[in-house]
Amino acid sequence: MPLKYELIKKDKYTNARVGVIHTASGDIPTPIFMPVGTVGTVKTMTVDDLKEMGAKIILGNTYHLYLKPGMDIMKKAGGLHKFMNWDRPILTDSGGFQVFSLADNRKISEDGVMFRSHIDGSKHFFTPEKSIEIQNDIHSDIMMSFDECVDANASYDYVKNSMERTLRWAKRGLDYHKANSHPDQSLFGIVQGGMFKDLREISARETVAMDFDGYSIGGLSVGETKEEMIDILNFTTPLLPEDKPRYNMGVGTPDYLFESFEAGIDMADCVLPTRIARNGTALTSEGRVVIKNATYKEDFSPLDPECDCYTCSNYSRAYLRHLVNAKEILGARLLSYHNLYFLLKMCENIREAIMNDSFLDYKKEFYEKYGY
Ligand SMILES: Nc1cc(N)c2c(=O)[nH][nH]c(=O)c2c1
Repeated sequence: MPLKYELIKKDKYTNARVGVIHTASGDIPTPIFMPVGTVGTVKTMTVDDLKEMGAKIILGNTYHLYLKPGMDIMKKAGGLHKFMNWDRPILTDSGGFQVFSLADNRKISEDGVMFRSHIDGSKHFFTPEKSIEIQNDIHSDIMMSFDECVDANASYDYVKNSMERTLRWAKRGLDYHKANSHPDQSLFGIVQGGMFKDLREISARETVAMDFDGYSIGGLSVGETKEEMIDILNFTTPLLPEDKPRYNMGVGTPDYLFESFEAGIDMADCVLPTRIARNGTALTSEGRVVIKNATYKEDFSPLDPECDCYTCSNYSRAYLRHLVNAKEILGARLLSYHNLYFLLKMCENIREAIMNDSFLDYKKEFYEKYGY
């Protein structure tokens, strides 16, 4: 059976809500942050690390997995769960986002997108059907429709034409999914429309009419201002059905997560926590800490005094600074673990706050301490 969304409780004062997404690979409490495991690994984390920190679902990138290790290996491994030894839910993107943002020599047509691999320049062609076929080979629990994500400054005419093509692609992908996917696999439609509310309304209405298992809001966190993101998010989210999961793509800073969940979003993902960790930056209850700063040279206190994660329970800021400055892999690993734990724990606290009708109180307390 495809996923089922169970609404547990709506916050009394906002559109935030607590729910559970029931999938064949396990249950996902929402609101939830989803760590990104681009090529079958959440960088530097073992699957035991991910379970220990409370990760309930991770992402795989279709474009990257298609190029490496490739679908021949993926199929022989029996899918990504077996390949990476992860027995919880996996969500995959459609590959469209990376094709448009990473590949070279892209040529878009009604049928799909021709592109050259960013790895070796080899030529490939993705269609809505091909995207679902690859996500099937990955054994994705939650798949995304093939879409075009336009940047925040695209013209009205370009966004309109792109959104209309994304709707046609969504129907093609849905038809292929119904005819070829395993019954346990679910497919989300993606709402586009750029910064234009009339186009967002058309995209949402037409996408919902196709009756997907869940709905993503695409085309945000692509260069628009925070005010624009929040405005489009708060306009679009209520257009989506209450009885299906809602996913805001590419969102990962604490404030963007709070704003997303306050709007009624259930799921979010971003490479941010592991990416900034590799550059020596930590998310803490007192705001960002750039650990390589000389400030921390003789600071033998925990990274985050309010965090009980493995990193904060066993190592000091001075030691983490030393590792990062010495370019030791352990530095990236310990900071990645903490950043992911921090966001997952924040989501757990948000779920608890919604259950107590104190979401806004928690948001205010978090923002004041974090320094927003
Ligand atoms: N910020 C975003 C991040 C993403 N991974 C995506 C995506 O995968 N598809 N479509 C999107 O619009 C999109 C936006």
